[in-house]
Amino acid sequence: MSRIIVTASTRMELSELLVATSASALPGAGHVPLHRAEIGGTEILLALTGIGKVNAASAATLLCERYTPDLMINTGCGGAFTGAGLAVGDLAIADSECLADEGVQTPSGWRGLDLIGIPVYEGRGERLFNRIPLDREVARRALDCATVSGFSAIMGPFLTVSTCSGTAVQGEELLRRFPGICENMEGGAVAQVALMYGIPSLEVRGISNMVEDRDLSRWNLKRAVGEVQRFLALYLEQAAAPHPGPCCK
Ligand SMILES: O=C(O)c1cccc(C(=O)CC[C@H]2O[C@@H](n3cnc4c(=O)[nH]cnc43)[C@H](O)[C@@H]2O)c1
Repeated sequence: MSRIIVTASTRMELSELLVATSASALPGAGHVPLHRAEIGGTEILLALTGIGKVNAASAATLLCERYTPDLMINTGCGGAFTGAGLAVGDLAIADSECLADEGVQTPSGWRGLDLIGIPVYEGRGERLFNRIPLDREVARRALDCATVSGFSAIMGPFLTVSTCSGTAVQGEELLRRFPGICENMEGGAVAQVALMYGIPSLEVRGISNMVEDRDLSRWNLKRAVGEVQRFLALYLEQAAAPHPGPCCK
């Protein structure tokens, strides 16, 4: 039986998927609250990681070790960078992730881990400093699936940060470091762990806010998590079907 694991940092980012897949609690995953569903002979595990890179990496490691999934999907909400073509309620699909605040603050500005010369990952002929590649084919198929299903979605590079950017100036600073369409706090960690285990991974987020001067009245978490879970319910149905639909061809 093939197995897909979906991770999110908070309960609200999984709650609609739990209902849509009729998932039931699965004990035995240590500190990671886990639910299990089955769609067309594929096992779907839905895991709550907690916020931030440490929680996400710890949960992803436990899940890869214990359940060896065929695909890891990281989901939730995220902030869109101005000019990326995204609005609140849209979907963002990652073609790569980036640990965007791991580096060095020098007198002449911020520099990435390449300045230190110590990669976060070394293997399979690659030395990765900040940028973590994701499976582009899986991402492209997810984008096609979203687009044909009527979602407003864009694919591009994601940035993972420890400090949520609450100013437009900080957003501009991050974009000077790396290209990006969407900011979040867990994706780079899940992508790095999946890469270490050789497991393909996909990251899809609903846009809850723009990366701008913090104004919670302009955020819409409910809409963002609603849209992305509605999409993932459809994606999982197609990915798990005995004769995979357009998401998976
Ligand atoms: O600033 C607040 O008061 C506030 C209230 C509710 C939620 C938040 C979040 O920052 C949610 C963090 C959560 O969602 C992801 N996320 C969503 N938007 C962003 C963002 O602009 N930058 C970074 N992360 C974001 C993140 O992955 C967390 O899991 C704040």
